Amino acid sequence: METALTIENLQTTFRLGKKDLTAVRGVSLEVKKGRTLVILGESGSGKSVLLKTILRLLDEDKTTITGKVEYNQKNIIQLPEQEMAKLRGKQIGMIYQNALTAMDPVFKVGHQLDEVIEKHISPKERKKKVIQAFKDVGIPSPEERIDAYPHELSGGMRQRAVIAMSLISHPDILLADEPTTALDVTIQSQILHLLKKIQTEFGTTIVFVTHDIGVAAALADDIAVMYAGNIVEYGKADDVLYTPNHPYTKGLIDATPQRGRKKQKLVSIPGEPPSLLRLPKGCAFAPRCSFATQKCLEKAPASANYKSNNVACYYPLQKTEVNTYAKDVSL
Ligand SMILES: Nc1ncnc2c1ncn2[C@@H]1O[C@H](COP(=O)(O)OP(=O)(O)OP(=O)(O)O)[C@@H](O)[C@H]1O
Repeated sequence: METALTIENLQTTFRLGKKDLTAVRGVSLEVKKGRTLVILGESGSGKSVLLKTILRLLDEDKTTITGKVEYNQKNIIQLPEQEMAKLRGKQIGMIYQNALTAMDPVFKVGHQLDEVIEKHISPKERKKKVIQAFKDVGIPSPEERIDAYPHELSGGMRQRAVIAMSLISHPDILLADEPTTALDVTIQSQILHLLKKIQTEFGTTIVFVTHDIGVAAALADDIAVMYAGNIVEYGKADDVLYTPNHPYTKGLIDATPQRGRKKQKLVSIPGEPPSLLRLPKGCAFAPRCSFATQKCLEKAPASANYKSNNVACYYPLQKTEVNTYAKDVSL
């Protein structure tokens, strides 16, 4: 399987006055071409910062980034900004969480899509492209909708317009930061369908960030579970969800209610995720883990291949009985 992005030991640290906060702590991942990788993690685990690091959207004066993000044989972390600007939005696109803030309220949506198209194309061709982009994402009557202002579109249509904006230049890779969180379940399902359709049509590689296991189950080919800035487990979606090897992944699944199941025993993970400003010395999950030993408290385990998954744990689970997770949204 070809690789679209290779991430190696990526680390992102914010310089906050006297303190440093490392939000991405040595992430290594392979993003496979034409597949959907879902990064699953609770709020604050560093998912958004990881995407922003890949696209170099963070204020470089206040951030230190080390490690590697290899795209087309280049480490894009070290590309001069000029070259990065050519990549951004064109070869690697991004869909943001909130469609309202992703669009400028004072300009018509068609105009905002037009802004993304390369300047040398004629106005007539540009209009055709904008209309086609609206069609691609299933916006009805695109000829009329291009003249709407963002607030005149419904939440679902607005999110489609944002997707159209990030797809208009047919990027190889689409980074999506919880783009369906603010939408109701029916619209959420339509948008996820749409992403899958786009992937099939254009062969786009998708990296999708979410805290929602149901969404991950519906959409992912591969899943990386993120905890306190680290990837603790990574593998094919079914392997991660049905036979998790990391105690945190299993905890997350067992604590998640499933729609439509009445008698489900929910077991929540004790304690809370650690503050990134006060991380424990060893494994960040150890203080909450019922399998932890002294070794876990002293030194964080490296990620290693175990059965079908990559797991950062000294004691990967052998036989897992999870609350088998049904897909919330079927695609
Ligand atoms: N620009 C910034 N400056 C300083 N700290 C930041 C900045 N952006 C994010 N952080 C911190 O980095 C950590 C990870 O945040 P991030 O937004 O990536 O989490 P997340 O997993 O995406 O959660 P959520 O789903 O709530 O957005 C948090 O502790 C957050 O406060």
